[in-house]
Amino acid sequence: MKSIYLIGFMGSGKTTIGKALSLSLNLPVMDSDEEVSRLTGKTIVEIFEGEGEVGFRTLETKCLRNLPVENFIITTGGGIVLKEENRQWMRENGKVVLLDASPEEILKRLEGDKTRPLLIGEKETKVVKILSERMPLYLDAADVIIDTTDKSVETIVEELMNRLKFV
Ligand SMILES: Nc1ncnc2c1ncn2[C@@H]1O[C@H](COP(=O)(O)OP(=O)(O)OP(=O)(O)O)[C@@H](O)[C@H]1O
Ligand SMILES: O=C(O)C1=C[C@@H](O)[C@@H](O)[C@H](O)C1
Ligand SMILES: [Mg+2]
Repeated sequence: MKSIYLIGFMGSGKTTIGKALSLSLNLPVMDSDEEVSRLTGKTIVEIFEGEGEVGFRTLETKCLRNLPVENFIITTGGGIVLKEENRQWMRENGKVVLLDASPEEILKRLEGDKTRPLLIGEKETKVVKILSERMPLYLDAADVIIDTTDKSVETIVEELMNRLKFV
């Protein structure tokens, strides 16, 4: 079976849903952000501080290409879709699931979070702006779209498993 790639904005629940889906489908899960950290021995924040977003994106693409394309759940960083080559890689090698959420829900979920460098400062404005800029890219990559707003992890996983039968 082709790997399942979970994509979506920061806080859309990729890591959370990936872990739950992994238990339900009995498939292992790997996370592109964790792979970048493992490869470099640095946190995402440290990489952004040291090498900037450009440096991080180069590492992210390298890691994506090294993640298994079969029988895995791959959870991705929120900006993985920024590069056309990443979107193409996921479309060609797997089933791509977009976890969608309203800006209000994302802000609620990321309240107090300091681990997402792109959201430091005017969080509210940034979420709305970056989300609207990225939406066409998320849609371009996705085979399945799940709205996660006001839904429990269990409900999302159930919906996801049903929808995956048809792609
Ligand atoms: N369906 C949900 N309902 C309520 N809270 C949720 C839901 N899904 C995730 N969360 C919470 O939202 C926060 C962000 O979730 P998570 O880390 O899974 O997002 P992510 O998409 O992996 O973000 P990133 O792109 O930054 O890695 C966590 O605190 C998580 O517990
Ligand atoms: O949306 C983004 O651009 C990011 C999301 C996170 O998962 C990390 O990959 C990093 O903080 C950048
Ligand atoms: Mg994550």
